[in-house]
Amino acid sequence: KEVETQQKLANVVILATGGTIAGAGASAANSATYQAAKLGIDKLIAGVPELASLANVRGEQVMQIASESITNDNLLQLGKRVAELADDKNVDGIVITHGTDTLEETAYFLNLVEKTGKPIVVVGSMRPGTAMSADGMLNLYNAVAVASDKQSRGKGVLVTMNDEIQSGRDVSKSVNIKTEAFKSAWGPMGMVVEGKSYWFRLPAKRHTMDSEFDIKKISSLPAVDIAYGYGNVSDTAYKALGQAGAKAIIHAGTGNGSVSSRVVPALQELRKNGVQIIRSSHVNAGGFVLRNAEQPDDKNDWVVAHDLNPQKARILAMVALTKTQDSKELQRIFWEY
Ligand SMILES: NC(=O)C[C@H](N)C(=O)O
Repeated sequence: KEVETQQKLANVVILATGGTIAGAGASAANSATYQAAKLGIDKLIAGVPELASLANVRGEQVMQIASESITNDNLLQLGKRVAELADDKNVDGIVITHGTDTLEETAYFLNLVEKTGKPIVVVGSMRPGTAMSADGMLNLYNAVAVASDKQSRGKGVLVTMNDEIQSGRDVSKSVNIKTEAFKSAWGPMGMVVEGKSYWFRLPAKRHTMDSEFDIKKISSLPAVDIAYGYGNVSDTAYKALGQAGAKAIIHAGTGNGSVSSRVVPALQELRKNGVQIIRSSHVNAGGFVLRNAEQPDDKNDWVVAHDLNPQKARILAMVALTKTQDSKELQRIFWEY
């Protein structure tokens, strides 16, 4: 009978990358002061024995880092391993444990480049497992529940934090001290409660199976960097990034991706020299940057990131630039993904 249930359970692989979900503090009172990326995947899985009732789970330690230190090479390494597992007929779903600082970037990257309908769920925690009311165990339980559920197929890369199922494209870390840290301007896609998923909406943007990008065809990512807009800003950072070889610069603009008159000439010059200029917004609750609003993008040959925040715009620009250097193509891609 036990063998029978085991056979019916989905096979889920957990790829561990580090983060607070693998973190440890000196005492149970240390919910904010701790070291990330301390515990190995076997210990994480052993800490949630209830996973065994959801799926046949096995773990792989892909890296062990705090996510603020993730590099493009780390993204490629993880992405390629996810693709290999997705191609394996014995794997039904993939969970990735990840630090929360750049979780939204990794989730969006995978959403763009993994050609699979199998569930891919990225998960982290805000408190280390050693803290009182640690959130990692339940977040991981929920991630495995969602990854083993057939209903999760074809919905793009998902994020399970705080009982919510979020789209990896839309979700962003919005506060750094609460367990209710991950928000999307367009709302969660569903809820996961006691191991069961409840869905409310689907993503409208192209992703995974429907994407024109494929991790198997990407061997490196171009340099794309971000510069921040604020009062009294100078063009120093923008020029330095251009000189350092950036292929695109994401302007993390004020309000509607607006650009200071002190910066505009430098950006026009950079564009003439071949650097793509992409206007996004750093407003907290989600930007909405439109072409030719605030700046004459047609005249300047600049691109707008629409609702993508600067760090997500960087991910899409890198992936898009592996295929095209044309600013109109780039803008099409920014509307579609
Ligand atoms: N909550 C966390 O996971 C934060 C940590 N700095 C990380 O991103 O790895």
